[in-house]
Amino acid sequence: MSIKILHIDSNNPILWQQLEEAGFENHADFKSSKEEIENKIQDYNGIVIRSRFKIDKTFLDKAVNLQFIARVGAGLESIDCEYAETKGIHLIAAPEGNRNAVAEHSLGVILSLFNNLNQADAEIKAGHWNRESNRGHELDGKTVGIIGYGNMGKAFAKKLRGFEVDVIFHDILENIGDENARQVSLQELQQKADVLSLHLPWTPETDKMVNTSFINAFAKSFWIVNTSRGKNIVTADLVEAMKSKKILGAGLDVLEYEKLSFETLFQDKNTPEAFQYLLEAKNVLLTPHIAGWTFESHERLAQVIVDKIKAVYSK
Ligand SMILES: NC(=O)C1=CN([C@@H]2O[C@H](COP(=O)(O)OP(=O)(O)OC[C@H]3O[C@@H](n4cnc5c(N)ncnc54)[C@H](OP(=O)(O)O)[C@@H]3O)[C@@H](O)[C@H]2O)C=CC1
Ligand SMILES: O=C(O)C(=O)CO
Repeated sequence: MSIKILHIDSNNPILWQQLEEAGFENHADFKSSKEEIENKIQDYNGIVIRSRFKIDKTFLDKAVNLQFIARVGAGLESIDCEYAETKGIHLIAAPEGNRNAVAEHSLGVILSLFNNLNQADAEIKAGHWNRESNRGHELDGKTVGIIGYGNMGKAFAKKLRGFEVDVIFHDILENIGDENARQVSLQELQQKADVLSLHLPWTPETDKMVNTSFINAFAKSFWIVNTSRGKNIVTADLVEAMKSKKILGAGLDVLEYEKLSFETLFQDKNTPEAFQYLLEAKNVLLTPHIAGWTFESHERLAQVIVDKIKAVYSK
């Protein structure tokens, strides 16, 4: 009997093609609401998702024939993983597909912030030749602190190898240091880091982790890069720290406000004060959740998902 897979988001075409070639039965529904999909999910053995909606208990209770959930990405916070596992459903993610993209993006953001690239570019295009206010910093001799040393954190540390920097990291898992970074306590990281790069999942423990008391525990003023999840930072606290120069610059690929409609967010009365600050500050680099979003990762993510789905059925 063929294995029926429902795709609810569009992906690189190789995902569909290779599953078809391997004998899986593909079905697409990119439009129906979560409720509509819930009402037919009993007909499928697998679902391939990006981020369209949450796969919660209600959904899983209706998915009586589901054998796997494949997320074409790394983070699984939109899936009730614990509950899915109680039902014996395989959870598939593809961090191998976008970790290089996230690592290169993080490095690019740091180099851009250190050298005021976005600011200098905007100024020169507006007709201003400002050299002194765009004097930069060098990474050489700095300490880069990574929090979360999994796929993304490790890939980022590897990219830093060519720089004369001390790379340290903090993670809840113990003894996971490697040749690219030294594991330290959170306190030591806060004592030493000049740059903080977040590579954590979003969980109840990491939610709002970067708040005023967390920031004030840093011994030095520092730069921050967040490619993890927006809600790991309290934006209002970050902005206060930028105003007092405790934070020297911020590169934010993910935003606390990300799931709000941008049209709504940009209406005067709806724009949170902290967001308005981020929009105007020259030492803030904002990107629309694109750290892992490259042409190369688009294909690699699809390939990883295909390989992992096949592996489920080859056991
Ligand atoms: N902006 C973008 O385009 C992208 C963003 N991401 C984000 O990056 C995140 C990280 O991805 P990935 O590296 O694959 O995840 P991993 O699970 O491989 O690594 C995260 C690490 O952080 C650890 N951790 C969890 N909670 C804490 C905590 N409270 N304090 C310290 N360490 C903690 C984890 O430990 P444990 O395993 O025990 O939980 C794990 O070792 C994703 O969840 C996603 O949010 C990923 C890809 C693209
Ligand atoms: O892979 C992830 O978790 C991302 O954030 C990009 O989808």
